[in-house]
Amino acid sequence: MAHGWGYGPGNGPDTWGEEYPLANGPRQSPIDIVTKEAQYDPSLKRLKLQYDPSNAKGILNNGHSFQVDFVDDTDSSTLTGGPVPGTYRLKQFHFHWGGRDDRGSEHTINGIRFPCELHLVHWNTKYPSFGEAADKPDGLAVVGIFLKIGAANPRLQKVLDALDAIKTKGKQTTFSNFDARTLLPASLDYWTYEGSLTTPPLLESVTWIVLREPISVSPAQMTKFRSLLFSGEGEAAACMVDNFRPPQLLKGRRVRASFK
Ligand SMILES: COc1ccc(C[C@@]2(O)NC(=S)NC2=O)c(OC)c1
Ligand SMILES: [Zn+2]
Repeated sequence: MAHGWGYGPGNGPDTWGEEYPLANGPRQSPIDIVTKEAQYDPSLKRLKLQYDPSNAKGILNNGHSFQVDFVDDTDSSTLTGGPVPGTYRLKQFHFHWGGRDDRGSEHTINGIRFPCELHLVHWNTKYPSFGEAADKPDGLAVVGIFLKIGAANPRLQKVLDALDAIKTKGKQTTFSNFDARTLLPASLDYWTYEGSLTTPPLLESVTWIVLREPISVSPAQMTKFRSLLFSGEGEAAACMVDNFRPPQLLKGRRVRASFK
């Protein structure tokens, strides 16, 4: 049976190019953000994130990460401003993390890795749906937020408490009335560049908006992330850890900063 892509030795990021040639494309993600080379752009607008808690729908273990999905049939949870024109709707958020606290994030800052990275995924409403937007060069806008080890983050707890119900691949449960704004740091200063999805199909459709300020996560909360499994019920247990793609070549792209 052909085993799909994953993060293991036989199917990890270094093998993805065999089946997904975009892996070697001109605008791949993540990247290492070299802060001294990021150019302050005074024309960049303030990022505006307006989320309606009632849009939260469910939480799913998709076998690569877990995601919280949102109802996206109206403009009630949106991203506007920032580096993008128009209105983008919140579709889902998910995380990437490591087996130990010295790794886990996808983007890095001056070569520094964080233990975890949150992705808030939004799609451009100039297209009729997420599916239609997902392969367009201006189709998606993803806000990346680093998590750094510190005090326990109470705002993560409702998400982490739901993980026991979705331990194995394919499991999902309802997840309602969640305010994703509570996951944001105080400052919305950001770096932005043109990139891609960070898993197959690696579509080059993402305007990345990586926040400078991390949010906190405790070691015990990181242990909770690591309690999930890549594997399905009844399969040999494979711990869901190290589900991150390493930084990719910049290939001449510019990284802009919204702050001096
Ligand atoms: C076909 O549409 C897809 C497929 C995969 C992902 C997940 C991911 O690859 N993208 C980011 S960002 N992080 C990831 O892990 C996706 O997210 C928007 C959309
Ligand atoms: Zn992601």
